[in-house]
Amino acid sequence: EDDNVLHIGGIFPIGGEGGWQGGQACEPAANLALEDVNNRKDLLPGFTLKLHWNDSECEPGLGASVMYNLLYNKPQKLMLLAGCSTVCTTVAEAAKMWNLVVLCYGASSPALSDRTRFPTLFRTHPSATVHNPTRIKLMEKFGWSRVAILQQAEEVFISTVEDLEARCKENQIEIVTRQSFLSDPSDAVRNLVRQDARIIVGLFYVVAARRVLCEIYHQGLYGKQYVWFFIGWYEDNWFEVNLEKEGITCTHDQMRAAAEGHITTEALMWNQNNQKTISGMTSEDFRERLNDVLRKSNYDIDNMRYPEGYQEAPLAYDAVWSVALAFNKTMARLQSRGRTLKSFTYTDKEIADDIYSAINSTQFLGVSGVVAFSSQGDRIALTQIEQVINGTYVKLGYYDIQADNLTWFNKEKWSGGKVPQDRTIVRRVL
Ligand SMILES: CC1(C)CO[C@@H](CC(=O)O)CN1
Repeated sequence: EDDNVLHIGGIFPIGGEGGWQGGQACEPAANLALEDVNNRKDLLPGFTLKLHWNDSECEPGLGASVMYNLLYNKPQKLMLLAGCSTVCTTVAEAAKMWNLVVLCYGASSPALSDRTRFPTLFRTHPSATVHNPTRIKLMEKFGWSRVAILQQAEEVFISTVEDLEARCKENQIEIVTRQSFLSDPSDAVRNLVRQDARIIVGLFYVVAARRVLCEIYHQGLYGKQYVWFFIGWYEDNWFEVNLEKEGITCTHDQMRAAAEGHITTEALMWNQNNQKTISGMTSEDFRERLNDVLRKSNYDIDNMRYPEGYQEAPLAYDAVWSVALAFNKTMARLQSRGRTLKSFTYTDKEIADDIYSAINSTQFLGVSGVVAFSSQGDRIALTQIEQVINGTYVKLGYYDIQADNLTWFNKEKWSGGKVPQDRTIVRRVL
């Protein structure tokens, strides 16, 4: 019987090329969470949470038509889950017309931190700007106050750089030059050499990163006098794969030489300690369960053949928990007014506001870490810092931005035996 089912809509990027097909692991993760919350007697007693979803292929147009089909077909949905930044942007901009909260588990674009355009948006995926306070913290730690920026001309990197520039100004860090490129980085790298850039923040997708690395090898912008900041969510051996396929002229050894010593920052998406989370599982328990589900859909997990979105799977799992907890809170409030979530309609602003404030006050330990949202609906997250030492990534530390607390393991290595300078030191011979 339908009157004890609470329905939500979901949009997952599964098929198609280009963008992020993270729904491949995120949809199974969301399903695990539905199973778990529906097995909890203390959550939404007497009700079952049901997810109706379809594939967006990370295409905003297809995502919009999936949303319309979810909204114009019964049963009535209470909120929407979405993935890619482009789809989340389209869905979140429209959803307010149906008084629906949108919860994005795979959207990193800084443009989404905008309550004017997206009044009902929340995301368990941190914004790409979450790297910036960490980059500033490291510059201060190593005494670098003169840095350069090299970025690919993509919306997500353009808005991330704008945030980074503002933070550099606030912290008296000079940006000696900001170079951008579409697909060929050679001119941009030449300008970095000309400006004697030493500490460079690089923002690009992984294919462009391989082209940058080979270019900095050819132009000698690597080694003991330089420090590169790269994005940390590329696959671990990213600088040694696909060289022939992508027309990279450098050898493996040259790529390794150029990559040696670079620093990466990334948002933590898997809870790091062995604490039991709200589901009763640790994040490693969750990994085991997810791996079992993925093996059953023929992913060769034991040979590291992961579906796309594996890294972000905890964000989708925790998104469903956020919904269940918010609905649970809202149910209790409505009952005191003699109403239930079943009476929600797309024109019911009052219940929509109840759901919004319940989501807004989310705070629990999930498999992706503490789940809480900023006033813009952004995920509050820890970041992780690594460095390539002898060709492999070594964890250097973690940064808690809210607490301004840097946990440091003192593992960093500088090939010149000391921290590289951010400029040429002119010694005055007296
Ligand atoms: C860390 C990454 C790969 C950043 O892009 C996200 C996808 C998007 O923002 O569209 C998924 N997670």
